[in-house]
Amino acid sequence: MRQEKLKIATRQSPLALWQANFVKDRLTEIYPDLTVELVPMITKGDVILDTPLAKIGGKGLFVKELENALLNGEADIAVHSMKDVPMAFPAGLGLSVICKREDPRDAFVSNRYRSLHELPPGAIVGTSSLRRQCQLKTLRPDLKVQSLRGNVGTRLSKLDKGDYDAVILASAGLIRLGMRERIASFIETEISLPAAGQGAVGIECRTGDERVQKLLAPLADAETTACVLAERAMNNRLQGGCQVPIGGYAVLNGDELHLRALVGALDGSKIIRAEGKSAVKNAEVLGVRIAEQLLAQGADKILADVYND
Ligand SMILES: NCc1[nH]cc(CCC(=O)O)c1CC(=O)O
Repeated sequence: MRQEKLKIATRQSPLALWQANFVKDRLTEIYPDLTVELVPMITKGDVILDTPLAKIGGKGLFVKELENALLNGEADIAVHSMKDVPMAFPAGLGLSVICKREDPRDAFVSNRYRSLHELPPGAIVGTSSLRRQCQLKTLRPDLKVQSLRGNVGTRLSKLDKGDYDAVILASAGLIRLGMRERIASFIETEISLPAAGQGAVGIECRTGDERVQKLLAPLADAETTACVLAERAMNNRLQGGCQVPIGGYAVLNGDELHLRALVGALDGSKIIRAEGKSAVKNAEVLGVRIAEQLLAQGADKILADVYND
């Protein structure tokens, strides 16, 4: 019998490799006879490191090369952080499964202070996320927010060099990389609403590839899928790429989804919030409805200002 094979296209950052290996391990656990191979690649987002992502403006900066590999058959699946995955897929590709979410919260990381509240007036906080920036500025208008890019290790070494008093990162990335002890405190979602899809890993593949889709099916997590679908529908209705001051986070209570979302002005001068509930099966309808509530309150004006800036 011919040995079954599956190739995973992945970025080469430690976190991307962790996620690809996580999927590989799950698959080989379920299918001991399957040979799973990683195909490491470099994306545009990995190369341009000194420009805030919002200014580069490319949607899917971290996924395009991986998608090309799927389309030309160099690989069968691509493993992504859901937060970096655009809504629209190229013809012939689609999201196949969303795996169980890691802690969705943002993490406060500092060598000197235990929490945002402990930071002295005027402290320098590193983040390149517009979403984190606007929420930080709302809570603490005195803080100086400075750009911070690079993969998780690079960001931590910039903190350790003393360039910042604290940095904000996704908890999920730190936990997955075995660096949970670097988290001084978890920032509750009431203070910093996460990005749509934060903490969840998704797998993209060719829409017509039934063999691969069948292999992937057991990796799907129903609860995470419902939550992330609602969050992404909200983001999509706002035309938000991944680099916008939009937060969205859903939880499931029994059969009821609860979605909270916000759009913020970068200087923290204004944050628009909306929330709502629905049955799980209406996850995407809920996302659109919450987005429309944000728009009705003037979210479009704030987002237009961000894009024109
Ligand atoms: N934008 C980069 C990115 N994409 C996914 C994660 C972390 C892990 C996750 O959210 O799944 C990060 C780093 C960060 O925001 O600190």
